[in-house]
Amino acid sequence: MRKVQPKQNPLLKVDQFSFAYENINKPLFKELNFCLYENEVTLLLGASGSGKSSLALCLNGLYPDTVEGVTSGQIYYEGKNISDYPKGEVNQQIGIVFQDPESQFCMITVEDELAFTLENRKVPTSRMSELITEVLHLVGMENFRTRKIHELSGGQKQKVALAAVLLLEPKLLILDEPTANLDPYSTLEFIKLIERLQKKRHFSILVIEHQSNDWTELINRVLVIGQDGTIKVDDTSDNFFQKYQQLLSNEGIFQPHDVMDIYRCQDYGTASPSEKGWILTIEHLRYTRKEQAILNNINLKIRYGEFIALIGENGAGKSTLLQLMAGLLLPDEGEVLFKGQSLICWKENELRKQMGYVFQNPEHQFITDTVYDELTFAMKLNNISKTDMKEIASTLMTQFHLEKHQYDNPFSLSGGQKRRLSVATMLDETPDILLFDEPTFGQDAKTTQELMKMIWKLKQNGTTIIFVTHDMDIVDLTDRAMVLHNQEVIYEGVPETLWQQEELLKKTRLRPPSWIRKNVESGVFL
Ligand SMILES: Nc1ncnc2c1ncn2[C@@H]1O[C@H](COP(=O)(O)OP(=O)(O)OP(=O)(O)O)[C@@H](O)[C@H]1O
Ligand SMILES: Nc1ncnc2c1ncn2[C@@H]1O[C@H](COP(=O)(O)OP(=O)(O)OP(=O)(O)O)[C@@H](O)[C@H]1O
Repeated sequence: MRKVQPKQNPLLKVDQFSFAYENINKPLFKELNFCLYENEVTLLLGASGSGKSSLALCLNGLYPDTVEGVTSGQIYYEGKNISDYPKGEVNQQIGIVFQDPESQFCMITVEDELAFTLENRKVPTSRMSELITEVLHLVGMENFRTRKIHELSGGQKQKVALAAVLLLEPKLLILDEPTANLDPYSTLEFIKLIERLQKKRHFSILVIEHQSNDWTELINRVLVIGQDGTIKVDDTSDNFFQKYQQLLSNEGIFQPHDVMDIYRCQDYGTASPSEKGWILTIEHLRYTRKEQAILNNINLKIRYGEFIALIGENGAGKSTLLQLMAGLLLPDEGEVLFKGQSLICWKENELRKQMGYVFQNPEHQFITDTVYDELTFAMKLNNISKTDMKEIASTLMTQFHLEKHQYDNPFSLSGGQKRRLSVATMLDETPDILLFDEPTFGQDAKTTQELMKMIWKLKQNGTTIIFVTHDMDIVDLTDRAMVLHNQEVIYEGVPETLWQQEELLKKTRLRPPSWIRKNVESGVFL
């Protein structure tokens, strides 16, 4: 980890600060006391749902003004109580890259979004174009300037969100799981970019990440927020992970390089794909958007019971292909056969019973007002008895640690909880095939492990599973990886062979899993 610096002035001082959402009688966090210092990089760790994102929103003054919540205690920014600043001023100096970048955008196109930020900073119009060009270059999005934001891939949106916050030139930059949707190479580039900018501009950073491996060189200090809403640790980064190993494990927090152990330490057992043949076949598929080919000449066959990883760089077309596999999009040419029959011949309700789909953004999936209704929605349509419905929903809520949130609105859940709910809604009955778009992002160590155990159980019972993921440690557990690049599948085979293909990994912006990276001399792989 980075050398600890001599203490600077506190930029932000949190003094006996407590916060509660108004509809919940228990405070989320209680009497917090800590400081964020000038020119320091602080890592905030905590289990999913412990309150990290809510705390970030309190620190930059958006809460409690924009939410029904109650606070006590004070937060001082540069020595002055943040509630004494004129409205909007603190949000400009403490910039946040939100966990869900979509929640951050106000305008339609990339360029307008960035210009809007500059307008808020009162930058003269004559300088805007140059600043936008510069920041888009920094985040590698120069070719997307005139694009509509809602037409970008998940990772591309995240890069635009960062660009907008960088234009604010904040004194404190809060990054809430900023790399969750980035491909492995972009994640490293992002961290290197932040490191370069921080050295140049000397701003302070608070970074919230579940898997902090790649950040360790940059971190000066670490805060741990416990599941009971108190600060468990506020310490320098020296030997941090060795020193607090037991506490981190009790709190369910990932520790560097334990990712593989988390996935592997359980006895998942083995489950081989069945010999029944192909559950899904794709023939000569072509898909275009606005006359631009996104996918071309895709031919794939997936066996009953196979566990497949669909991988590739941001914007490669993974989500698009997954939606084509599910019949949510229709190809321009070619076809997708499910159990030997073209998707267009399937009755919609029959298809949905046999095929589960988890969207990249869980919010795109929610249609009811409570967690319970969300879990039982499909069961009601399928005329499951009330008693069975209750029992299944209750088991799912326990398995996915949502039991305390039965009556909560799905949109008010934490990022990780939303993701778990979106997965749970697909497991009310066991479909024959499950298509997941990034099912594990935003989870802590404990919930990731539990989720993987559940996936494995489904696989053992014969369910075919397809994962779109940027997590190479998960790819390593699958039967087969398929790599998308330049509109085509350029690799299809077991992960072990993929990891040996250095050139292909570089070209497709992938990295080998952590156990290989740990064993390889530094510098061989990015
Ligand atoms: N509605 C849309 N209209 C036009 N282009 C789109 C639309 N949605 C996505 N695209 C473009 O299609 C390409 C593939 O997008 P897709 O979301 O499938 O990529 P992805 O591989 O899942 O990316 P990521 O890893 O960033 O989530 C991207 O270049 C994206 O900009
Ligand atoms: N607007 C809201 N109204 C009521 N409760 C909320 C609201 N937003 C968040 N919560 C609750 O506050 C708790 C903490 O959520 P928060 O998003 O701060 O957690 P987190 O530590 O960032 O989690 P994750 O790692 O999963 O993103 C959760 O139990 C969540 O359900």
